[in-house]
Order: sequence, then structure tokens, then C-alpha cells
Amino acid sequence: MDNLSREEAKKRIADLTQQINYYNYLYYQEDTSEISDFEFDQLLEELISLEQHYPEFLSEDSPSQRVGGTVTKIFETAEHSVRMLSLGNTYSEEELKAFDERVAKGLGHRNYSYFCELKFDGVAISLVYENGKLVRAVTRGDGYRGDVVTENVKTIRNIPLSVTGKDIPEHFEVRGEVFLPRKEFDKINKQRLENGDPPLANPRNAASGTLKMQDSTIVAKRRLNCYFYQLLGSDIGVSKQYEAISRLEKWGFNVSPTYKKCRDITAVLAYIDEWREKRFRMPVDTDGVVLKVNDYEQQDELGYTAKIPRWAIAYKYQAESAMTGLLSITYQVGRTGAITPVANLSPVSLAGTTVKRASLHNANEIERLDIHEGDQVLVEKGGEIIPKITSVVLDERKAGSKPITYITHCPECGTLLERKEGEAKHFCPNADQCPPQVLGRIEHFVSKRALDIDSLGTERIRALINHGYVSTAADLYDLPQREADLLGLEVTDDQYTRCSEGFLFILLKKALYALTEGISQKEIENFLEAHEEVAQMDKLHRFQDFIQESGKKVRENQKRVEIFVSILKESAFDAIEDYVPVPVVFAAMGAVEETLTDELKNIFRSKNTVHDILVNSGLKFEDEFINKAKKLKGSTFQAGVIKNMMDGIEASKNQPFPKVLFALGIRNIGENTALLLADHFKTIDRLRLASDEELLEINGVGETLVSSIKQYFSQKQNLEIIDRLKSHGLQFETKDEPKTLESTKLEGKKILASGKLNHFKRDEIIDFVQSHGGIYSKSVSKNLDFIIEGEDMGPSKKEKAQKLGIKLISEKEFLQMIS
Ligand SMILES: NC(=O)c1ccc[n+]([C@@H]2O[C@H](COP(=O)([O-])OP(=O)(O)OC[C@H]3O[C@@H](n4cnc5c(N)ncnc54)[C@H](O)[C@@H]3O)[C@@H](O)[C@H]2O)c1
Ligand SMILES: [Zn+2]
Repeated sequence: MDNLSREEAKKRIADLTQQINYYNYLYYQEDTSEISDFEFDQLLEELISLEQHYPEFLSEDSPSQRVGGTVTKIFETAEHSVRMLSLGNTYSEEELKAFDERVAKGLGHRNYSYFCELKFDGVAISLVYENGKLVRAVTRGDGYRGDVVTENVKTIRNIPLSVTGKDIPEHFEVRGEVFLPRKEFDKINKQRLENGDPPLANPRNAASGTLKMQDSTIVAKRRLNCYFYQLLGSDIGVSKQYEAISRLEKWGFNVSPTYKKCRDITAVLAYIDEWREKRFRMPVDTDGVVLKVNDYEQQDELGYTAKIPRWAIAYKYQAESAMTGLLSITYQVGRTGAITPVANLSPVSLAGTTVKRASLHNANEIERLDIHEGDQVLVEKGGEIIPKITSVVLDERKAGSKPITYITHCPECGTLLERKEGEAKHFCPNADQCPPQVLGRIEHFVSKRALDIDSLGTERIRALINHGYVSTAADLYDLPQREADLLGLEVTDDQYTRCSEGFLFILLKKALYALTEGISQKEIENFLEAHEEVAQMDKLHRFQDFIQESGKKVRENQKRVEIFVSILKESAFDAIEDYVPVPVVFAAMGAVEETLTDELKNIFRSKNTVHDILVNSGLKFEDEFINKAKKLKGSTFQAGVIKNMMDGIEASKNQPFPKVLFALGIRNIGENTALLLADHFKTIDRLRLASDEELLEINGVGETLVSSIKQYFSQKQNLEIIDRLKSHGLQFETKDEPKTLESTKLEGKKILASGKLNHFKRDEIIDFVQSHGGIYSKSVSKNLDFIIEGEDMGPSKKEKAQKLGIKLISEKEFLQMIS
């Protein structure tokens, strides 16, 4: 800093301000981050220290002077009675001690104590209670005003909507941190990855995004949670933070079990140490410890700066990082055909778990990091749950190592990949045959809201696709004729994976089980679990000792594992922790040659399971091998399961036309549109032959929909699928069971009811609207004729309706319309 000239300092301040504003915008508005919190905090620290040296360049709206967020434009806003501030933070013990010195100096004595608890990584929320009832929930916003998100917050199960008791003040406010439990976050991301959607970066961003959603029914599904840490009000009758928290706890607010009173800064440091590792066992992500001066009067005495209290500070744990070897990169294909590269790493222990894989997002990321084969990389697991590679350790790079070349063809179906202008991800364009993409379509077809065949779960469908039984929905209806073949088919799950060259890999545990005799699968699992942090080759060596100790068929078992290890070492396959190449397992069991012919290579790339290889590859195997190879197989289809599937398939033939139409998966035809179209055209053929004008005349049909309908029916294979489905007896016409209408007063009107109605239950209003010729819609869109506004209709819904110019009428007015 000292070597900066005044001009340079000015420029640097402007530069930092701009950067920080940008990252703040991403963080608070877009719920994403492009840099780590640590990097961000360093930028801010640099800015603050420059501004201290050059106060003449400190502007009032510098990010050092303001709380980082702002309000969004989609919610009502409300003012905070007491400003919601940020917290000062530090990563070092020295600075923590310096903070303590400032407190002592500020108070003029050392007669104070601290209140400590973990710093939860979520979103700040303020709840206002009046007469014991929750009346408003507001985000922090810019500190002065925040977004009113009451409806969304009400979906959080352990937030009390009302509190009762003798000591409840008439008016009080509680503040806390809304967070997404890590388990929930993992669940959402697993789903997203399976759907080919980009994973959410971390639970904090996910929580923040969720809280700002427009539809509180989706919020309810996300299972947010909240810890409370502050009680405010004029007559709350407490004078210490410790008492306030106990009181909140008593009133039924969820407070974190981590809180503790600490006598002095030494006790605080011990607390920090105590939680350094232990915090990873909490259900929520935490990034540090918050310490607050316990006594409220002393807090007042110390006061505030423009942005932070002087009586509290956050100590943040440095994100842990570790160096490990890159083994290989595999490529996953999502249900929309999007490709995601995944780095397979040598196992390394990080932040309480063993890391073996890290997401690389896309080709740009690999390029940005400039990763070469066999590199040593730094992995970090900070706020992010999916570990990420932060950099390559160049000193460790072997001379002549080659940069990673991105795959050009789909690892699942071999099709040349495409990358659209301006998009980061590569795509497999083979939507009709690429297995994960076929899976996505069939899952939609059988899903609850479509044909509802619940005996066909994801794994079973995947098995049917992988074995070549199913590639379109119509194939499902041929299954009854092939029933006999299905018995004993492997239901694949994650026991298989593929390497970057497309070879089939199988879980190590299965391989070891098949390679040995007399050792149970459970024993092998236990052994592997106990050696989770050991690299695979070492694991295999230790397994030899394990065989020795087990005392079971020691010589034969060791011999076979030894052969397996030596073939594995010689082979040039990718390394993937926990998985081994199927061809090597086969070779070690004497079923194929070690050096693969082109024919064999082809088989191990194109077949999807061991069963498939045994039955459909055209190879001849000895009975003895076939017997042993059974131990490699996953669970198989049993008679009962097959019967359930057949029953479900048969029953689906009775599903009405609108459901069938929805199930076809024509782009832009959702449940409601399917109903609308089925109702209008009555048969699929009339829909197919409808002219653009005819379609556009229908209230609720626009250009986009018309073009996707045209597009769908222009493809021969789609017409064939429909013909086959028809011949199997699926419903492609609306059965004319002339509904006797009560009246035609609502004819053609699209209507939605929101909030609580007094005369109708949920389903009743739908029937009622329909029985008067109206169309009931399930979401707010500009096609609605009006909305019946019930009691406590969500403010966000209301705002959206108003924005779209949809008329709102009361329940009373609605009833008058009919009578
Ligand atoms: N990576 C990025 O691009 C980026 C951008 C902007 C901000 N950030 C990060 O955001 C943080 C700055 O945000 P901030 O201003 O909200 O400050 P902060 O999150 O560091 O601290 C203030 C907040 O801590 C929360 N908190 C959690 N547990 C608490 C407890 N037990 N007691 C009291 N408060 C508790 C409260 O919600 C409070 O509003 C920094 O950590 C920064 O690294 C990162
Ligand atoms: Zn493909």
C-alpha cells in the first residue's frame, strides 16, 4: 500500500469498489458467487484499509459503508424498526484479540463476558410478532428495508405462527438465520443432476433463492429451517443476550444448541477450537463463530459503525483445502442431454469427509484451470458441499504431461456432441436414442400426473432401456409379450459407471466379492468402509492381508486378487475410485484375454451390464465362470415385480385422453394445456390436423405452442408411436359422457381461486367452475379471465396478477355472477 501513489490508490479504490459491488450484486440478487467468501473478504479488507489511508477517497456509498444487499422488485417491502446490520469478520486470532482490546478500551474495564455461537450460513430474517401472532417476515435487504416474504416463511415448519404464555410482550421482533439443511440441499442437487440441471452452488445460495420464490408451495417442499439469535422490543424484560436466547427457546423458537457464555477472550478461543471440526456434524453449514458482548447495556455503550456493531464480530474458519492427484475425468449425461465432466480424485480427507470426486461444470472450467493428465490439484470444500478444484499445483506437474482433451462424442451413445453458441455446456443431440434422455421422456410418460404407472420407477426403466427393451413409450406396451425374458434381468443402479473412453466399470466391492470365495459381501463392505481414505491400489494390497486374516480359501483367493491387481496395473484404463473396469475383472476370472481384441473392446463399451454381456454379446463362456459372474450382478427382476409392472401398464390404458396427451411430452403442453386441447378437439387426429388459425383461436394458445405442436406432428417417428399406442388401446379421444352443466354462465372463462374460500373446499371450487362451463386453471398466467380472491391470498401472487392485469374478484362477487 505504501508503494501506491495517491493517484494509484484512487484508481485502486474505484476498481475495488466496482468489483465488490459486482460480487455483492451476484451474491445478494442472483444468489451465485464467482469467487470464494475468503477472496471476497480479502478484497473488502483491502478496500477498507485503503480508505483508512486515504479518507479523502472514502465515499458515502462505498461498499465498506453499506450492508451488501438490496431489496428485490418482486415483493412488497417494509422498513426495519431497528437496522439490520452486517458483522465485522476476521480469519485470524490476532485480530480477534485486537477486537477484544477495543472492547475493553471502549468500556474502560474488563468486566464483561461474551456470548458465543456458531455462524450459520444462511439468510438473515426478521419476524415481527404482535399480540403473540406472526404478522410479518422481512429479509435484511439493504439493512433499512427488506422484502416481505411472510407467506414463504410461514412454510418453515418450526417457526411459530403464534406464541402464548404469560410473559409474551405485546410487540416483539426476533431475528434469525434461515438455512437449508445440508441433507435437503444434497437431495435437491441429486435431483437436479439427474435432470441435467446445473447443481446449486451451496446451501446458502439455495436458501436465499428459495426464500425469494414466488410460489410458496415450492418453498414448502424445500424444507427450510431457521435458527434464531436475537430478540428485540421495548419491553422484553431481559438485559443479557444469554437470557434472551433462553427466553426464545422457552417460547418455542428454534435456537442453536451451540450457544455458550464465555468468560473472556481465552474462553472464546477455546470455543472456536472446540467447534473447528465438530461443526461439520451440524445439520447446517456453518462458516465461523459469532461472539457478542453479553450485556445489553454494554452493547449500547459500545455502539455501531455505519455497517457493523462494535460489540460483536465473526471469526471465520478458513475453508479447508487439500492437495490430491487427478486420476481421470468422466462425463455424465443428464436427462436433457447436457454433459457434465467429473474429476475422479485420489481419496483425500477434507473437512470431515473423504473426497473422491469433484465437479468441473463444463469445458470452460477445465480450460480455465488448465488441467493436465495426472496433475496434482487443490480441492476445497468451503461453503460448497460439492468439492471444487481451485487450482493445479504446477510445481508437481510431470514434464510432458498432456492437457485434458474434452470428449467429442457422447459417452452413452457415441453421438458427436454439440455446443450451442453462447452456452457453456456440450449437449448430446441424439434425443431419441441416448439412454439418459430416453429415460427422462419415459419417466415423464409414466409419472403420476401423466399415465401414473407407479410400478415403473427410475431404476426399472433404466434397466429396461439399457437392456434394449424400451426406447419409446410405445415399447412399454410390447413388454407383456416379452414377459418371460424379463425374469432375472439386472436392475442396474450405481453399481456401474463408464470411463471417458466408454468402457463399463463396476463397483470394486462387487468385483472383490466375485473374485473371492467364502467371504461375504457384508465383510467386503466393512473392509472397504474401514479403508475409505486409502487409495485404490493400496486398498487392494491391504485386501490381501484381509484375506489372510479371514482364513478362508486363503491361497486361491489371494492368487486371484493378485492376478487381478497385476492386470489392472498393466492396463491403460482410467482410474476411478471405488470402481474397476469390467474387462479386467473378466480377464482375472479367466473369461477373456488380457489384451482386448477390437471385438471385445466393442462389447465392453456397448453392453450395459454383466448380464447383458453374458447373454447378448455372442461370446461363449464356461459354465463355471457364468456361475461366479452371478456374484457381479445387481439385483434382478423377480416375478412379483414383473407382475406389478404388467398390471400397471394394463391399467394405464384406461387413463383419459388429456393425461395421454400430456404424457406424450410435446413441448409446452403442460397438464392444463393438455386439458384445454383435449376438450377443444376431442381427438388426437383433429388436433394433429388443426390449422394454425384454428389453434390460435383457442383462448390460451399462443405462437410458441402452435409451433411445438406442428413440430411434434411433423415427425414420422412420433406418428408411429401414436399409432402403436392407439393399437394397444390407449385413449386418444375424449369419451363423450355429456356432462350436464348447471349453467353456461362461465362458458370459456379461465378462472383460478387463490387463498382460503368460505363456500368451497379446494376441489369443490374446481367442480363448481367446470359445472358452469368454466375452465379451472392452476397457475397465475396472463390467460386467466379472473382470479377469485380468497382470504389471505399470497401478496406475491396478488402482485403478479396485478402486474399481468388480471381482474381480481371477491368470493361474494363470484357467487353473484352465478346466481
Ligand atoms: N463470494 C462472494 O462473491 C461474496 C459476495 C458478497 C458477500 N459474500 C460473503 O457474505 C458475507 C458478507 O455478508 P454479510 O454482510 O451478510 O455479513 P455476514 O453474513 O458475514 O454476517 C452477518 C450475518 O450473519 C448472520 N448470522 C449467522 N449466524 C449468526 C449468529 N449466530 N449471530 C448473529 N448473526 C448471525 C446474520 O444473518 C447476519 O446478517 C461475507 O462472509 C462475504 O464473504 C461473498
Ligand atoms: Zn448421447
